Amino acid sequence: MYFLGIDSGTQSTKAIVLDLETGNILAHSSHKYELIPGLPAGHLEQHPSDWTTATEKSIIDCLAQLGDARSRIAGIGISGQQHGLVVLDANDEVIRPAKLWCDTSTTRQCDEIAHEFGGQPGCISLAGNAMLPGYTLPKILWLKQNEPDNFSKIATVLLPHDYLNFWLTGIKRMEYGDASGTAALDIRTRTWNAEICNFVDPRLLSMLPPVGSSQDVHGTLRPELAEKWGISKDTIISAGGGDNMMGAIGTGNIKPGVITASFGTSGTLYATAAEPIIDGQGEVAAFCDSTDQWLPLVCTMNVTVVTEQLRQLFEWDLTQLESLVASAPAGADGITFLPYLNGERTPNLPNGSGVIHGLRPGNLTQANLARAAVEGATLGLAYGLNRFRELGINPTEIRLTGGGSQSPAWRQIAADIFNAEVVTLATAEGAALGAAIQAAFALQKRDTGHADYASLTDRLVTLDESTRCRPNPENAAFYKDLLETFTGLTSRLREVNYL
Ligand SMILES: Nc1ncnc2c1ncn2[C@@H]1O[C@H](COP(=O)(O)OP(=O)(O)O)[C@@H](O)[C@H]1O
Ligand SMILES: O=C(CO)[C@@H](O)[C@H](O)COP(=O)(O)O
Repeated sequence: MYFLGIDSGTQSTKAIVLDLETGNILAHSSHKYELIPGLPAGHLEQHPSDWTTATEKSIIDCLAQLGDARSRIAGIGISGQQHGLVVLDANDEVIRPAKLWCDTSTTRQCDEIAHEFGGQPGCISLAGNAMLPGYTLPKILWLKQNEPDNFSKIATVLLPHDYLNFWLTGIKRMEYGDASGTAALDIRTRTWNAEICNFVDPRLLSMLPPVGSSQDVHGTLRPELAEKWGISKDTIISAGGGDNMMGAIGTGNIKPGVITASFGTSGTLYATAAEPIIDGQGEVAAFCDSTDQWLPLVCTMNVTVVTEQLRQLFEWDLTQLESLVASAPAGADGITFLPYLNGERTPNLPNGSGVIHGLRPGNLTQANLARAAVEGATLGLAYGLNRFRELGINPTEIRLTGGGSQSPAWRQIAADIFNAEVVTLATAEGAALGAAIQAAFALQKRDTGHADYASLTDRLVTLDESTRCRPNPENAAFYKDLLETFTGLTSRLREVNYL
C-alpha cells in the first residue's frame, strides 16, 4: 500500500508518496505560492485557494510519477502551517483570505483577551497557553472588530489543514494537535474553553467544528476527486495536523526524549510529552500533538525569512548562500543580526524589526551578512532551547527538518549554537512523511482496531548519519557568549521601545 503525505507550508506545498512495505519514497513534488502583496505592515495573508491549487498540482505530479501503480494509494495525510484563520460562510465558501500564523496585526485583540482573564498568567491557568498574536483566537476578535460584515457571515472557523481536509472529503472537523494552537482549546481536557470563546463572541462555539482524536480517519476522498485523479474512491484521509505535529511523527519524535528543530519559514523546537508541559512564562507553548499526547514547542518567526531576504537582495542562489556562510568566521567578524523582520513570538515582540549590529569598516561583506543571518536565526531558537532546558528538557541530540536543514554549513552552526549533536532524516520533508505515516496508522487502526506509532516510525523514519554534526567545543563556548550578547541587545532595545 502507498500513502500520500502533503505538507502545506508557508512558502510551498510539498508532497511525497510512501511505500509502506519498503519505506521508500516513490514520488515527490512541490509547488510554491506567495503572501498576498501590498497589505499593511503586520498583515500576512494567503488565499486558501492557493493551497488547494498547489496541493492538487503536487498530488497530480506524484501520481504521474507512479503511473499505473497509483491504484495502490490507500490513504492521504495532510500537514499544514498552524494557527491560520480560515472562515467559511453558510454555503461553505471562503469569506476572505486567511490570516496566517505570522500575522501580527492582532496585538491589540490579544491584549484585550489576556486583560479580561487576568493577563498571561490567567490565560495560562485557564487553558494552558499564553494569548499570543500568532494564535487563531485574536484573529477572530480582529475580524469581529475590523470587518463586522465578514464576521456576521461566518458559519465555520477552520485551520489551514482542516480546510484542506474539508476540500478533500467534504467533512468539517478538527483534531487535538492543530486545535490546541487556536488558544481556544483547554489543552488539559482537550475541549473548547467556553469562557474564552464566549468572551470573543457568544456565537464562536457554534462556529467551531467538533474536535476529536488525532488518531481517527477524517473521511474518504470525495468521489469526484478520486475519479479525476484516477485513484480509489475508498482512499482515506487521516486526521492530519499542524506541520510541527506532523513533523514530530515524521522525525520519530513520538515519545519523550527526542527533540526536533525545524528550519522552515518559522523556526521551531519541539518534544513529545506524555502529560501537558505548561510553561508559567508562556514561552514554551503547551500544544497537544497529533498522536493524542502533548507537544511542548518553541516557535520563532524568522528563520528562512531572513536568509530569503538576503538572497533576494543580493540575488544569491542556495549554493552561493552556502559558500558565503561557510566562508565567514564564527561571529561574522563582529556582526550580530537580530532577525525579527516579521516581529517575533519568542521572545514576544510582535512589533519588532530586524537589527544589524556591529558594523565596522572592513567587516561589511556579503559573507559576514550571510553568516550573521544564519547565526541570528539560530540564536533566536537557542533562546527557546534554554527555556526548554530550564523546564527540564535536556537534549543531547536534535533532529533537524525543514528547508534550512539541507544546508551543511547551517547544520554545523546549529550544532555549535545548540551545543548538541544534530542530524537530519533521510528526507528533509519530515512533516510530509509524518502525514503519510499518520495515514497508514489511521487506516490500520480503523481496519484492525489497533495501530502502533513506534513500530511504524522505527521502520519508516531513518536518520541520515552522513549529516550528523558534533559541536566544536571552541565554537560552542564562543556562541554561548554570543547568545548572551544577542539576548542582552534584544532586552536593551526592547526597554527603549525600539523593538
Ligand atoms: N540548502 C538550503 N539552505 C538554506 N535554505 C534552504 C536550503 N534549502 C531550502 N532552503 C529554504 O527553505 C525554505 C523552505 O523550507 P520549508 O521547510 O519548506 O518552509 P515552509 O514549510 O515554511 O514553507 C525556503 O525558503 C528555501 O529557500
Ligand atoms: O506558528 C508556528 C508554530 O506554532 C509555525 O511553525 C507555523 O506552523 C508555520 O510553519 P512553517 O511554514 O514555518 O513550517
